[in-house]
Amino acid sequence: MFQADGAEAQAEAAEPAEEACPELVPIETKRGAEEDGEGSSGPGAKIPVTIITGYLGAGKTTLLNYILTEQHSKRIAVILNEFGEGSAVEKALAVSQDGELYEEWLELRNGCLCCSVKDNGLRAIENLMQKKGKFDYILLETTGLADPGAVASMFWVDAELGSDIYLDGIVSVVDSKYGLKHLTEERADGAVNEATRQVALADLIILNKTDLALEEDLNRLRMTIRSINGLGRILETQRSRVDLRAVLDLHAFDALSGISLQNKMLRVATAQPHLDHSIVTVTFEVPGNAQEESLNVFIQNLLWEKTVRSKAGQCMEVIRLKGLVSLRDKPHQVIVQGVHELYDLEETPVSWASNSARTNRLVFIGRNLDKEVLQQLFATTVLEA
Ligand SMILES: Nc1nc2c(ncn2[C@@H]2O[C@H](COP(=O)(O)OP(=O)(O)OP(=O)(O)O)[C@@H](O)[C@H]2O)c(=O)[nH]1
Repeated sequence: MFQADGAEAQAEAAEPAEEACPELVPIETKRGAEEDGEGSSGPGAKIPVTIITGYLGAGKTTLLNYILTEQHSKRIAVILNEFGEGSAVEKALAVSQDGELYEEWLELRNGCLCCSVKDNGLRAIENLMQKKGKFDYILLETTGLADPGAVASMFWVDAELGSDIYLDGIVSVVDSKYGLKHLTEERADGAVNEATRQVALADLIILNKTDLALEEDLNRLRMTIRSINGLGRILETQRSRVDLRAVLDLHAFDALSGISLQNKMLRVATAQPHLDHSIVTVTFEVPGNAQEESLNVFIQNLLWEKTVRSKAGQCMEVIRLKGLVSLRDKPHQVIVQGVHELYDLEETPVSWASNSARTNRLVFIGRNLDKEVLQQLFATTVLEA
């Protein structure tokens, strides 16, 4: 896992010195933990965290309630992050297998996960973890105005540090009636609006309230969502009723997802922006072997230094990055994952069929992305001669 120095310093600064990374023990690699029997089952099993995001009123709570009351074999704990007036608490509900509901209030310093993510987020989860054994899945609902990238980064880093939890996926609920309005709203400061960020980062997009939208509006919304995020799965629902297998256990951030990523990436196309400076998906493929050090520099220039510019001279801004690459000395495909300033390279279980099959396919979701520039830069600076 790689993060910019600044980000690390910021994260450390957010935590009081004596509480830095409480109860977390560094491990060498995730693979090591799996070999130690801390895989998907057993007493040492890590608990998945699914982030549920979506704009105000899209149907997040409806989705949570649906998941909690549906038949499944999981004991799910929920963390709700309320931004409400004077709310300085975070409410955690846990539902046992037989549907019995109990409630616990976790006191947080300011009740807002988004403001001081590092601190409060981990504290809440750690409190929950003391109940380990009582639940085996965590759903975290962000507020409608949250940037899920910040929340996701926190859990992603935490998993790497040997925590008992791992980030499983990001689910974004979109309102079919007002979604297009939310996605196309321009912010006065020129920043990417929250609704778009939530869609850009999602592994699963739930297009909810389809009963309220006209077919032609729905079509435009589908196309806009697809152009923003060409990778995420889109499901259409009413009252957030979805097949739970599509929501839980996505493993979107681990090497296992590399197995399904290849097929998914074949279907991704580079999109035309629906607005100037809007978020789009861009993808390219370049055959050959990549050099690991050069690949790191390429990604860091994009995510950390932000020095890569489009032909029009605009700074490219990447929100999400996924790819499968061929590194010279690695027999298996390597998955590249990036969220904001964090990224990771990890070998998947999938080996290359032959030397001639070795290739690099990358998908970027972000703003001002210029496919030709990215592809050219990759081919000339990352590939071995
Ligand atoms: N007609 C219709 N109403 C829905 C549907 N899904 C949810 N609702 C209603 O829409 C309203 C908002 O749903 P919530 O689940 O509270 O939305 P939310 O995203 O949690 O809202 P915030 O927490 O305020 O951001 C509620 O009154 C729901 O009953 C749907 O598919 N169709």
